[in-house]
Amino acid sequence: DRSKLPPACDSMIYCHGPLLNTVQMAGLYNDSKTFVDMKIKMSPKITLEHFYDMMSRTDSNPTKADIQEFVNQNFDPEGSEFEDWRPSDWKHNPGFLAKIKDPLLHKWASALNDLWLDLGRKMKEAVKESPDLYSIIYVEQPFIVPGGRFREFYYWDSYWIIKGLLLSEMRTTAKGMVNNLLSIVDRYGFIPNGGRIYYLMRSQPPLLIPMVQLLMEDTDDLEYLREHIHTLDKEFDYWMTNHTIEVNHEGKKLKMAMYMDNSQGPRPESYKEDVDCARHFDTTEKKEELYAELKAAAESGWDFSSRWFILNGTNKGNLTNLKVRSIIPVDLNAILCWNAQLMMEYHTRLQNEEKASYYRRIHDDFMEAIEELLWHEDVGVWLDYSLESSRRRDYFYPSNLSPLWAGSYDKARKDYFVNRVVNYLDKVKMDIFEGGIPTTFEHTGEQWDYPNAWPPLQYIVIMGLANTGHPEAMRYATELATKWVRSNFEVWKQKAAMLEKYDATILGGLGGGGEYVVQTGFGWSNGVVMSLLNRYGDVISAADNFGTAAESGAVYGAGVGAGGVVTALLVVLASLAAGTLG
Ligand SMILES: OC[C@H]1O[C@H](O[C@H]2O[C@H](CO)[C@@H](O)[C@H](O)[C@H]2O)[C@H](O)[C@@H](O)[C@@H]1O
Repeated sequence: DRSKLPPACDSMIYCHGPLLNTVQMAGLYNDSKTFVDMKIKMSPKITLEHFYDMMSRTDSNPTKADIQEFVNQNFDPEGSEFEDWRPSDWKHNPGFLAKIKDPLLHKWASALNDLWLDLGRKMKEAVKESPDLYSIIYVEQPFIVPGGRFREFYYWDSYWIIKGLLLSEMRTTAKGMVNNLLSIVDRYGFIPNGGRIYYLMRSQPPLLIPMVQLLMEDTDDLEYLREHIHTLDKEFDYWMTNHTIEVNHEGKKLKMAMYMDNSQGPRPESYKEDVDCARHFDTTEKKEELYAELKAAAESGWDFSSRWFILNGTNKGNLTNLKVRSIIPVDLNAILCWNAQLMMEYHTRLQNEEKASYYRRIHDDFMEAIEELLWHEDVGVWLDYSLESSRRRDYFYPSNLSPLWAGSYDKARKDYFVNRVVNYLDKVKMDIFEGGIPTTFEHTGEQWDYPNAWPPLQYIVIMGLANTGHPEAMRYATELATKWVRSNFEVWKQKAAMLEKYDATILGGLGGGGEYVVQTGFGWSNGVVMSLLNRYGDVISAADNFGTAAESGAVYGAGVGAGGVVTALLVVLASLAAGTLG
């Protein structure tokens, strides 16, 4: 019975209860997240008293104006938790810029370096003194936010933000962000989806251990590793304890990881959206099941996507068909396998032999399970697995290639895996997309679906291919990196902004769809472009051989232009070729 589970957090202002329900269902703001990010002016107790006064004054039937007045009188605007902050480690001309040959791209990368100044946040002392007045989770060190409505840290976004910060030589800020996350693991036992109390019952793709590796690659501070290794043990243990199940497959029991949820109620930050969606179900139990699916999808980072739809064994449907908790995802398993490998290496360096062998065993088990259950020789790639049908889900997702990035495959047979994967990319006609790698081939209107292209997914595929050292894979990586950089640059030329997501079908196309408008800023987008320019800055130019990128048929704006229509037709052909249309 899910209604007995705890709510997202204890707060009767920010996480559950009649006040939250009344304000969020009134739809006062275009974005439901606005309200739960506001600061209360007085204590939670007094705020609740004022709420009940308002309810009794209005016979428990307040108008929208009554509710707005209550909010105006009792809450300060969103963003009240921060003070002005300029990162002391920011520098004008970090070394990586010198690697970028094209003068236009060089200038752009320098502007991206400036963006850290806009995206840096430091919390006021007042938050530490009166945490009850805020939904933000207090952390000591200043940090970089994604941007726009995302005014707090996000777990998996932080990986690419830290990559970018290290290229900008902002070592103190990068380390401060990792220290914040470590302190959160010490306090809560895991890292929530983002730095708000309403995210406290779910996490996001586990990249803290790889973030520490980024710091180690930069400074190789063994004492730092020694100081924090127990916290990393704790983070890894959280995933193994709360997010794994046993799958019986061909006589073997395989331990696999998946996204889950153990709380009740709608997401506080998207409360109305979730309640409205749950109207399709008639019982509290079914509604709670839907809420759990929505929260598990948010935990995956892919909120929302046809990747998690199961309808009659296919990926068709809508949010009411979410079945995240019935799908074994390739990326999570690949990332945990990589985590285990890193933990084994860390403990070896710290001479903790026993711990090192403990992680070696876990790593080897993941390697075996990933190959047994998720690798498919005939398709030439890893695929998610449905627990409902005990069958693979043969659909294109960039995450299908994540084991290459995470190194979660048998390197002794590298040629075999890489040849098959390159063949898969040819088969799905990855070269037809002008603006990057699409998230899926399903056009559902959800943000983690076609035609959107997300920065972390580009990075995972490009680096996965590039790091193999295999010529064909490296050629693909360079081509995909070039498209991504050029497309982001085209948008930059139009809007002087970096977006959270783009359109894979249009060079310079904006991302869209989902439950909020496309956001600018943008932490991981900046980090990914910086990383690609760092690696490919000597070969990528803003213009192709035939003239400027803009002259070669770019279409701007959120709408689908002629290029988009042609690509949409091509994608159907690609899906047919790959056997992925239902
Ligand atoms: O408010 C809706 C959802 O917003 C977040 O998800 C999206 O933004 C995150 C920050 O860039 C990103 O990490 C995630 O992959 C995006 O889908 C949030 O993470 C969700 O939990 C939230 O419900």
